[in-house]
Amino acid sequence: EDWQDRGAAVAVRQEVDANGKTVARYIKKGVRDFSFGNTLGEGSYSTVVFATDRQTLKEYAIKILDKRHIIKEKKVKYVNIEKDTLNRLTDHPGIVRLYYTFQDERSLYFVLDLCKGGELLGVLKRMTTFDEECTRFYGAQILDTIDYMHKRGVIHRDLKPENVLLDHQMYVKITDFGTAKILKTRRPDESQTSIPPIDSTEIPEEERASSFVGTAEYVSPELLVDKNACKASDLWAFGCIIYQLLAGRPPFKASNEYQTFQKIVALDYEFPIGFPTVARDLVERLLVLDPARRLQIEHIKNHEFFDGISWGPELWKQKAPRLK
Ligand SMILES: O=C(O)C[C@H](Cc1nc2cc(Cl)cc(Cl)c2[nH]1)c1ccc(Cl)cc1
Repeated sequence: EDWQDRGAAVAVRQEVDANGKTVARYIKKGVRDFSFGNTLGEGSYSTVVFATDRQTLKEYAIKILDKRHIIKEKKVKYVNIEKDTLNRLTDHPGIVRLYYTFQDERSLYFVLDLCKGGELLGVLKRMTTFDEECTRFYGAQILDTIDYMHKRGVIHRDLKPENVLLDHQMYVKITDFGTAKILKTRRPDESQTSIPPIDSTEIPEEERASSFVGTAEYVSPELLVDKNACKASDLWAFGCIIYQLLAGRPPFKASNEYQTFQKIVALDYEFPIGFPTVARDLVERLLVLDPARRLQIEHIKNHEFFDGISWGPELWKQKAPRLK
């Protein structure tokens, strides 16, 4: 048994050993502890399956990855990043929760929250567009979750409506952290050079994310121009999501990826007639080419579009607005 994987052994049982000493026994879950049901989704590197814990009858979504495929496609790094990131982002309602990880000879298993509301993209497609009240609520829950991630030094890098799941209360659960970037925390004693880096070569490796590119429609210009993603890159994607909820389509969409990229770097998009004015002001302050001039989270929270939202625990207690 691989006992090192403490991150997954969340279940602990008290036992008395041979000398009468009380010891903590970590319970490692395995395939045999679950009964598997229908397939919920297929990714290029994973299959998500409905499963029930045989002892507790609790329901989960289990993400299964084929080891050979992961190795062949050189995705081992991404799988371990997903595990490490999810093990780091454990106490926020807007992050899909990782309960256990385990493996057998063929596969790797992530035991995750079951999100019965499906993907935000699917809900949006059925609605065509969201009204302002729904956009405000879902935008606020997504932003609150991005704030939590960034405060823990995690950049998602592939935020999009497919990666925003909804649980049984129709609350947001952000998923798919395989392409996240964990910023190494600077040692407090390290003298912070006050002079900003001249170009990306001067940005320390941990700040400069590798050459991963997200999904075309939501990729930030800085990622296309000089290969670095930063926290502001998630806020560019956030701006695209707000636009898409109200307009029913993303701001930058062309017939192929290359043309989509050209529209992004040229900031070539327009608002449909009737796009709400206050929301338009917010989107215009997020879809800014220079990441340093893009609205930051605190300013977004204070933007007029979010008037009426009480940030913090209240946001995760109120009823989700009926999707109309
Ligand atoms: O047990 C742990 O915590 C660490 C392992 C690390 C790990 N073992 C692997 C074996 C293979 Cl073949 C591929 C990957 Cl990506 C692998 N990642 C692991 C197991 C399961 C899951 Cl879902 C992720 C990582």
